[in-house]
Amino acid sequence: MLPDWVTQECPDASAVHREAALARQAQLTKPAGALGRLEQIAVDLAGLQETEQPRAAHVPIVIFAGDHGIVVQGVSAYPQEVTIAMLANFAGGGAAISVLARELGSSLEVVDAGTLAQSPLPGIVTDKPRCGSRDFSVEPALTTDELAFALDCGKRAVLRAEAGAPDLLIFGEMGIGNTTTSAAIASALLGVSAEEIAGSGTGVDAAGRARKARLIEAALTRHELAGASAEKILCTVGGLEIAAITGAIIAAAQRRIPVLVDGFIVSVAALAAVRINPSCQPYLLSSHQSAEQGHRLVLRGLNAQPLVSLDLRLGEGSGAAIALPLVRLACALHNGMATFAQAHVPDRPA
Ligand SMILES: Cc1cc2ncn([C@H]3O[C@H](COP(=O)(O)O)[C@@H](O)[C@H]3O)c2cc1C
Ligand SMILES: O=C(O)c1cccnc1
Repeated sequence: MLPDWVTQECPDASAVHREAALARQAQLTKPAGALGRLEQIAVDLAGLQETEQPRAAHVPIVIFAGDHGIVVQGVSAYPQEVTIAMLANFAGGGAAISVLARELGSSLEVVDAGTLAQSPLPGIVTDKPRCGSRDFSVEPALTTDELAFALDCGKRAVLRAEAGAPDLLIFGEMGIGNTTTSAAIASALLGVSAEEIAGSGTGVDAAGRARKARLIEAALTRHELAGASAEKILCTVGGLEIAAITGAIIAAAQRRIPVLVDGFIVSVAALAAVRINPSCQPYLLSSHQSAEQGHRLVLRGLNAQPLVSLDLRLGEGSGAAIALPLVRLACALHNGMATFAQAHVPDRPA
């Protein structure tokens, strides 16, 4: 059973603040609509944050890590040990996301939501029901209790972050093998063949990618996942860090905190979140389109238009971090530009 809280409604955006933001955009000294999607972002944030001054200043980053039983089938270009080694790299400040977090002035919390580490790692929050998921090509990856634990783990991280009054949240992931897990979840949720979704992840070749797709197809058939619920799909072919992100997204939206969504893996967690609780969808802002093959279809399933497309294929929340300055600039323009009246610039005749 899913924890009760996950299906509780997220609050609607404030129509009053949205309308006020739209009206302000119409008065700023630029041709109407000339700032394109940046205008939309500011208006959406004003409604979601219930404010006249949308903000993206304070944006904590939380990375969830997990290991995946499916890696024994040879689905990643890198060894499984990388997952735990990268946790030390995050904590030590040497990972891509560590650099980005410093540049952005964001805090970086790393949560071991289910790696193979047998004891707590320094500088890492340990919050896991087991070490790694099971190999979904032979058995369900998680039990319903383990899934519930992981969803709660995501909520606990949001509660910690909420104490600092964040404007937005960024979630990232680390877990060797998790592009296979994510492709399996996406394929089942979207009803699209694994051949269309499975990508090369950390860099497997064409034969490796075809092998990933075959493994996924076989597992979806074996576990009878066609048309199954998001809960069953997450249990059967899911992963602990992915489920934690699903829980974190729902918990953030329930607290009126918008989420800047990273690449393929976080988008798949977001798709599961929307299937479990559709009212969280307005809180999702898609940052980038990953080079991972299936991301385009997942974005379409989310009805999301990413801000940038830079051929990134890293994960860790890096794409969301890289797009954050655009969101900040959208807010700065909305809040700081003069109106036609203030600047004595003639507006377009009515
Ligand atoms: C050194 C290193 C750092 C990473 N940081 C994120 N990922 C990314 O790659 C992994 C998914 O790809 P696959 O499914 O092919 O294993 C995840 O850990 C993801 O976060 C990394 C991968 C590596 C090797
Ligand atoms: O887009 C992503 O999230 C991604 C792609 C490849 C490898 N790791 C993460």
